[in-house]
Amino acid sequence: MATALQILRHLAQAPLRLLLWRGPLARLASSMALAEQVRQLFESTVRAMLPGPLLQRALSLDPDTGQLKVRDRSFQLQQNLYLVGFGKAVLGMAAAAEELLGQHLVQGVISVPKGIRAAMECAGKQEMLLKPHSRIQVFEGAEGNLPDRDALRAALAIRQLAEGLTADDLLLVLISGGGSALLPAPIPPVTLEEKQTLTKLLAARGATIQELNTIRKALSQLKGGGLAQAAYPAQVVSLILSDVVGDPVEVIASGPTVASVHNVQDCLYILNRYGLRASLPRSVKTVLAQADSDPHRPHTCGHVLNVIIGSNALALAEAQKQAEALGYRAVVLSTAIQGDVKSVAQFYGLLARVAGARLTQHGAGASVKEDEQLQELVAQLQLPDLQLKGALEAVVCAQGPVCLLAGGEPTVQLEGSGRGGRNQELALRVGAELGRWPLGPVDVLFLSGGTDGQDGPTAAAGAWVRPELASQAATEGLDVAAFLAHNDSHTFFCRFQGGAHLLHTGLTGTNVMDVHFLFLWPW
Ligand SMILES: Nc1ncnc2c1ncn2[C@@H]1O[C@H](COP(=O)(O)OP(=O)(O)OP(=O)(O)O)[C@@H](O)[C@H]1O
Ligand SMILES: O=C(O)[C@H](O)CO
Repeated sequence: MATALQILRHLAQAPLRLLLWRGPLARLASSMALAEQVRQLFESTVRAMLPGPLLQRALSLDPDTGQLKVRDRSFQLQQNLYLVGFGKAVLGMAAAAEELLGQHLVQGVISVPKGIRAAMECAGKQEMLLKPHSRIQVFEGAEGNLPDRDALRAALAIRQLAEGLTADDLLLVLISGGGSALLPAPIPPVTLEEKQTLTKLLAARGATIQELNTIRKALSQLKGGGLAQAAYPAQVVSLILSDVVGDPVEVIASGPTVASVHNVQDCLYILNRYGLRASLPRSVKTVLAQADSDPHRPHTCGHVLNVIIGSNALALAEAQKQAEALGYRAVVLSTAIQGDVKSVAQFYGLLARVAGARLTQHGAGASVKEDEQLQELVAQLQLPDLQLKGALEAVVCAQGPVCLLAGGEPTVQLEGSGRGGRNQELALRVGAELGRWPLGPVDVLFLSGGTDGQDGPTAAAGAWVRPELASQAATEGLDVAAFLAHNDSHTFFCRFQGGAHLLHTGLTGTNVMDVHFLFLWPW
């Protein structure tokens, strides 16, 4: 078994044309090697988004002069560098930053999720850990992605460090998703508990991350530019790993180094929308009432350079490059896939059918009706950057294997009490969609994976499926529809073919949302 796996891994790296064998047995072996190739592509895409390579790409230090270049800006380092950070991927970012700039680093404070050091140690990811004599102090907190006392202590230590800086100093701010919960500093008299309750209520009632973070900013000393203001007159460089569609710097981790443009009316509108205005605690009303007139609120962030160093778009560009090197015609469809997972799954199912028909120009392929259905679904999903026309044109010209790439974060409305995550649920749903019609002379594989390596509350990153999924599952006594009805995709994939379709990377140390790969191999 182990030898077979090794052979498969080697085969997966072979040029694509060598993997497209004919004949039933050869096709089975070919199909396994291709699946392994796709799994490896997912892993190497994630590797390209790890903090180490991203920081090395974003920063360049001249060791002789101490000149630090970030984009087109230069900063003089001479024992004047300070570092703060908050977010799920910040431990590895801080380790990479200290590795690169350690000799100039005076002091640092970071706020990272509870248990992350032990998890990284356990996974043998030494590059994600700080060295024993690091100058960076680590706080762990925000269990369950909610602000808590530990995160509050971290936020106060970060504020204190920032407030002590002078015009000669440079503050490096490391930001990634999950940063909002890890940097709570409510404006008095709002208490941590009040902020926690309001955040939970807004999230439970379906507020978007833009809405949630607008409220968080209005109630925080550090969000919405507050951290940048605390650090003034020091120069501030923020290196940001984006976990929000479109990479809006003012939304990611609630933009602590971006001046907030929202006013009280925006906040009241949001609170009203989710039925929370009438029951607001007095403290929240007080802070909101002061917000517009408060002379201490930041108005400019001219001393700040905000740089996105990692994003879903960069991850997909990397996947595209790697897929093309393997011999695929690879096209990025969208980096903003959002919406209900059921509609997103229908979209990929129809897309596979329409693209498959164009690729093979097969008479039994998609009909005009399915083309129209796909267009309707696209309109309903409102995917602002979708390159559908271009992708389908590329498919027609491809004359060989095709890989359609997309990313974002669909949503799952939980109806059952099963175990799963949005990637495994999407994959399972797409598997079911693909099995609904004959696809013509084309092999299809769909993969959905979370770049953070943890899909919902499970140990898997995601899963991959083929059109035979439902029929093969039935031979094992597994009913796909029943698992879907209970949001039990993880249990399904653990049982199906002994878990062979699950993606297992372990916590990766990065987070640039999810990636979706749709592969089509014409026979
Ligand atoms: N049984 C389930 N089946 C499908 N999805 C689930 C299930 N349980 C939880 N989820 C989904 O998992 C998500 C929460 O998991 P996760 O922490 O990976 O996402 P997140 O909070 O968006 O964090 P990140 O952006 O870091 O991935 C929610 O979107 C939730 O709907
Ligand atoms: O921390 C947050 O606010 C979210 O992860 C979005 O960046």
